[in-house]
Amino acid sequence: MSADISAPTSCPPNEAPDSAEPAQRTAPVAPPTSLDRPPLMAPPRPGKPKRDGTVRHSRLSSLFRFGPYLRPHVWRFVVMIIFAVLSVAASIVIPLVTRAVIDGPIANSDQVGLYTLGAAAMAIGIVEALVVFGRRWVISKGTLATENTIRTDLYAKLQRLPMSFHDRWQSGQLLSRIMNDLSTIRRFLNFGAIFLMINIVQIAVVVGLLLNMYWPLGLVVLAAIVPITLMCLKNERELTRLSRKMQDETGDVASSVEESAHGLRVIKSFGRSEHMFEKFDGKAVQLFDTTYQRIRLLAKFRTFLEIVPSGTVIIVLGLGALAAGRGEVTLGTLVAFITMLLSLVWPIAALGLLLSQTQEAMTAADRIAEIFDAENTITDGTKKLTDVRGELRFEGAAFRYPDADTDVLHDLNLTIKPGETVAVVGATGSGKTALTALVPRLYDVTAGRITIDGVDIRDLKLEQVRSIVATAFEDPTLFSMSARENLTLGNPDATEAEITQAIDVAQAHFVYDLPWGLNTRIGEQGMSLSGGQRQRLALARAVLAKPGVLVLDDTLSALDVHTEALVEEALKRVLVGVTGIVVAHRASTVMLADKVALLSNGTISHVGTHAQLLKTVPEYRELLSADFDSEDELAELDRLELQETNR
Ligand SMILES: Nc1ncnc2c1ncn2[C@@H]1O[C@H](COP(=O)(O)OP(=O)(O)OP(=O)(O)O)[C@@H](O)[C@H]1O
Repeated sequence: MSADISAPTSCPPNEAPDSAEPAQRTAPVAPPTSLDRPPLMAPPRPGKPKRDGTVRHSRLSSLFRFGPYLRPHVWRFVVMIIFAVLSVAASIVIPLVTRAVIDGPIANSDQVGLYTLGAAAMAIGIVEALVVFGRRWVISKGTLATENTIRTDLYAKLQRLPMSFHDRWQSGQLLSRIMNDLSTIRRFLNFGAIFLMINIVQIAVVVGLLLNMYWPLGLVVLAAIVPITLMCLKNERELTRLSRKMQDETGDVASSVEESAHGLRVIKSFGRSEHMFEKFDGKAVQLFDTTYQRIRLLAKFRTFLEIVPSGTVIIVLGLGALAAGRGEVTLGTLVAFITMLLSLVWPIAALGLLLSQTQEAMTAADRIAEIFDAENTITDGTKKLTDVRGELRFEGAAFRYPDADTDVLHDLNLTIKPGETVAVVGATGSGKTALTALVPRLYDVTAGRITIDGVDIRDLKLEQVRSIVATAFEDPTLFSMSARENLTLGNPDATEAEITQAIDVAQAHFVYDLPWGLNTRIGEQGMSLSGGQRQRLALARAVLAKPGVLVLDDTLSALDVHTEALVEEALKRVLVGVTGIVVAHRASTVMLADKVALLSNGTISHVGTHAQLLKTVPEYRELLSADFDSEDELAELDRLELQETNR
C-alpha cells in the first residue's frame, strides 16, 4: 500500500492533486459523458417464452445491447471489415496467381509472363501487409474509445444506484466487471468479432472454390468441416459455463484482496494473517481450477482444430498426387488447391480461440448488463423549493432494509422546526443510523413520508435534497485526494474564509500542520489520520456544505473530552442557523440539542427536553448512564429543566 499521507505527487502543491484531465482531451473520439446522461446501452430485448414459463434470451443479446456505443465509430468498423475482407481476398488470390504461373509461364517457358505474374503476386503480398497494418491502426482507437465510454457510463450508473444495491454487491465484483470484463469486450471487438465472421466466410468461400477447382478433393475438404462444426457446437455450452464461473471467481478474488487491504490492521492485530491467507488461497485455487479446466478444454479443442486441417492436407496431397499422375488435374491446379487449403489451416485453427473469446465476451456482456439493468429505486423528483426554511417532518415513516423480514423503523412521527436541533438517542442497533440515512434519501422510507418544508422529499429534485442535507458520519470516509478537496466536496466554490471557519468549528486545525497543509494528499480512506482527525475533517466538510439540514451521526464519538467540548462549543453556533439531527450517546452532545427523541423498539417513543426525559423516562436515564436518585441530584435536575425552559 502507498504511504498514507503524501505530497501531491505529479502536480504543484497549489493544484488539486487528483484533478483529472477532461475526458475530451484524453479520448477525443468518445461522446461527451456526464453523470446525468443515461447509459447508451440498449434496453434488453424481449426473449422467447419457454415451455416452463421462463424466458430464453439469445446468448448474443447482451453483446448486441452494446451496439449504440459503437455508433460513433461505425466508419472504423466498416473500414476494418473492408480491410479484413481485402486481406482474406489477397490470401485467396495468391494461390490462384501461383496456379497461373505454374500452368502458364513456367509450363510454356514464358519469361515475360513469369516476371509479370511474379510482380503481381508481390504487389498483392504488399497490399495484404498494408491492409493488416491499416486494420489494426484504424480499429484500436475505436475500440479503446468504446471501452472508455462504457466504463464511464458504468461508473456513472454505480454512482446513481442506491445504497441498497451497494449493500448487496461486493466491491471486488464491481471492480472486476468495470475493469476485466470491459477489457474482454474490447479485445473481442478488436479481433474476435470480426475474425469470427471473416474466418467463417473465408472457410465457406474457399471450400466453394476448392469444390469448383476439383470437386473430388473438394468433397474431402467438405467432409473434414463436418466434425469441426460438431465439435464447435459441443464445446460451446461447456465453454460458456466455465467462462461465467471463471469471471465470477475473478470477482471473488478481487473482493478478497480488497477486503484484506482495507482490514489489514485488524488482520495483523489479531494475528490472523495465516487464516486470511488460507481463505484467500481457497478462492485463488478455485479460480485456478476453473481456469485450468477451461484451458484444458480449449487445448483439446484447439488441438483437434489443428489436427483436422493438417490431416486433410496430407490426405489431399496423396489423393491429389494420384489424380495428377492420372492426368485428371494439372500440376498448377494441384499446387493452387494445396496452397488454398493451407490458407484454411489458420482460420480453422483460430476458431477455438475465436469461439472462446466470443464466449468470454458474451459472459462479460451479461455481467456488465446486470449492473446496467439494476433498478434505481431512488428516483428523482420534479419539485424544487425556492426558499428553503428547513422544517423537517417524519410522518408515520417506516423503513425496512431490502431482503429483511421486519421493519427497522416504524411509525416515526417527529417535527423539527427550522433552526431547531433534535438529538436522537437510542440503544446500539436501535436504528439511529438508519433514521439519519433516510433524510438525504440514501434509502427511501417504506411507509409514511418525510417532508422538508411540507414537500415529500421523494418529490423534490434529488440534487436539491442532497444539497439541503449534509451528513457527517460516525465512520467518515475520506478520499485519496488533498485535504482541501476532501473538505470542499459538498461546496467546491467555498472561499478561503469559509474553509477557515469550517475548520475552526470542527477544531480541525491539525490540517495546517500536515506536511503540505491543506494540499496534503490524504491516504486511501484517510487511514493515516486518527479516528478523531477524520471525524473532524468530515464534520468540517459537512459544515462547509452550508446545509439547511445538518445531520451528525455520532460524529463526535472519537474525540477526546477536551476536543469534544471545543467542537461542541463551536457547533452550538453553527446549529443556531440550521435544522439539526444529532445522534448522541453522551449527555454533553445531547446538550447541543433543543429537544431529544428517544428511539426505542424501532420507533420514537418519547420526545422532550433532556431534563424532561431524564426525569420521566428510566430507559433514557439508563442510556445516558445517569441515575438521579438523591435529593441533591433531583434538585440539580429541576435546575436543568428551568434552564432549558428559559433558553
Ligand atoms: N444493510 C442492512 N441490511 C439489513 N439490516 C441492516 C443493514 N444495516 C443495518 N442493519 C440492521 O439495522 C439495525 C439498525 O442499525 P443501525 O446501524 O441503524 O443502528 P444504530 O442505532 O445506528 O446502531 P449504533 O449505535 O451501534 O451505530 C441493526 O439491527 C442492524 O443490524
